[in-house]
Amino acid sequence: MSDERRRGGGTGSGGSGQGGSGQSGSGGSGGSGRRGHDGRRTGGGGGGQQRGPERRKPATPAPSRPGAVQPARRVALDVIAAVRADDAYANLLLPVRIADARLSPADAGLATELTYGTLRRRGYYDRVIELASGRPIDEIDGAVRDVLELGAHQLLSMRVAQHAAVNESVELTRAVASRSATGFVNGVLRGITRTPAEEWLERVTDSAESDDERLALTSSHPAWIVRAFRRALVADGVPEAEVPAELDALLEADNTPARLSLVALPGLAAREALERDATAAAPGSDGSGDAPGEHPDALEAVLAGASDPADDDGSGFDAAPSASGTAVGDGERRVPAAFEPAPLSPLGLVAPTGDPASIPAVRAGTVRVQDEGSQLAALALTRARPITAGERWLDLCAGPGGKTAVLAAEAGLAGATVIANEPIAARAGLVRRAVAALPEPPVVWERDGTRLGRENDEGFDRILVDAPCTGLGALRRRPEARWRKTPADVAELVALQQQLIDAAVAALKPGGLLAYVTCSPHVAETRGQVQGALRRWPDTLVQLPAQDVLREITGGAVELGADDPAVQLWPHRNTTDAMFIALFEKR
Ligand SMILES: C[S@@+](CC[C@H](N)C(=O)[O-])C[C@H]1O[C@@H](n2cnc3c(N)ncnc32)[C@H](O)[C@@H]1O
Repeated sequence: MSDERRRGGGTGSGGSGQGGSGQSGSGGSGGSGRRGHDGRRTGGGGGGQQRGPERRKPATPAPSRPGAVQPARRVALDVIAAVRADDAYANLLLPVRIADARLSPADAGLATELTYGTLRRRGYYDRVIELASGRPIDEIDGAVRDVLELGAHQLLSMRVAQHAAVNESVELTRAVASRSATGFVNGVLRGITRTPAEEWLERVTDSAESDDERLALTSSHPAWIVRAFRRALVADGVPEAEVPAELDALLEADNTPARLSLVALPGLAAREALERDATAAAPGSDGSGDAPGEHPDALEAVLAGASDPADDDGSGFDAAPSASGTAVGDGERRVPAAFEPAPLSPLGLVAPTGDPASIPAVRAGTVRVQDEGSQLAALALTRARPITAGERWLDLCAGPGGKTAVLAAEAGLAGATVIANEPIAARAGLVRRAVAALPEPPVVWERDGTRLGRENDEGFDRILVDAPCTGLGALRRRPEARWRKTPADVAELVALQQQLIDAAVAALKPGGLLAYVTCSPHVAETRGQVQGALRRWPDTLVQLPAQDVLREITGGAVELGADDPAVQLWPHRNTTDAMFIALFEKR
């Protein structure tokens, strides 16, 4: 994908009003097709075959009536269309579109709920649309499908008045598709209103041909991810009888926005001070509702055109609506209401919602947005044993730098030094920004980590391999990510992860510590990699009890699964991303 697309420019499928996206039907909006529930591409051009009214569309779309559509809905549709047609990242594009449209905080919250809710639950809505229209979803034009999904979300999951949801959807259709499609949209959405939401759930459930398909549809996840989660829960020691309930809870957690989670970098910020600051500031804020994802680095990523900034970065960046603020630069930022100490991380703070950029320490870089699971992963390496002054550490896969900042802050207090490595230049830039507030920021290399072993034979005392992964553990933060991943991604990433582990083993001093971390619970990326590493390095690697280390760090508060040295965290159990953490020592 080009940088331009990633930034959200030239999406061609929403634009700011009537123009660009009018070409529904076979042209669609950008032509990259879309993926079905299983992640496969299902028809190019966002259109697929046309039937009924779609086939009779006029050459030029009917103009939309200016002001007919609420701006929040227009923004949401624009982002949803760009995600479909251009593989845009909703969490990066949405704040930009909100700022462009100068939405008020309330409208920004609405746009966020509309966008993220629709993207998350689109698997379920698509089946409802199929049942209501009698037409396979892939045969509905992409732009029309976007409007229908957005309308279905309002009708089935939000307390939006039915007439408003239907009428505005018709107006949106007028703006982005053919005149004849308006009748189709009106008919389908009115059909949806005639059946109560609970009955739709029953109808969708009844339409499934297997238990996995039922779960996939009702939880709005691809079936292969449902199966991967089930296997991961079993591997994490969940008894067979409890797996269905745990799986339901996990899938539900993926559909629930994460809280705002911050880390106070040790030596640079005290979380107690932040609690006081936020409490003092809170009365002026409404602190309620969802708001678009904004993280200073995420925005920076948009500007830098960083590769996959919102994808499998495992950084704990919060793309979740609750985790951050209102329109960028609108001068009305929402201060997070009432921080509390995070339940697990000694460095962490959580708030239900709010804009982190409203906090001076966040702007200064001494406090950062970071999932608690990511904090614990970094601390597992720094606190597995006492630090000796002069130690050299390597963060092998550092971009965008969330864990590097924690490592470097901890290292700085104890007289150790950190080198961060990130081969993608734009992401290496983000690492530099992430550590800029530190008195002695780490050096950042831009090298292929798989080659660093040979180049730095036994040069480091501690190495973090926070490996590129599917990111299946952070789906709650990335509403569209579940529809983009495929099983083929797993195979490709597993091979790379293995190479990175081997490079790290080579680069580690004898007696050195290695932390292998993923933000995915997929067994092939987690316990499978641990077993593989121990098989390949039987006389070299010893696995350490990461579970004990985490119990120590969290004061016993962390709830863990399998009786196993490695740690698997879960959103439904630990309210963290599903981070996996394994620790090794080199003999
Ligand atoms: C899971 S992310 C790391 C997240 C980061 N540790 C943080 O907390 O912000 C994995 C990173 O590995 C990088 N990567 C991909 N291929 C790599 C390679 N061959 N060597 C080193 N890093 C690589 C990706 O660009 C990505 O930035």
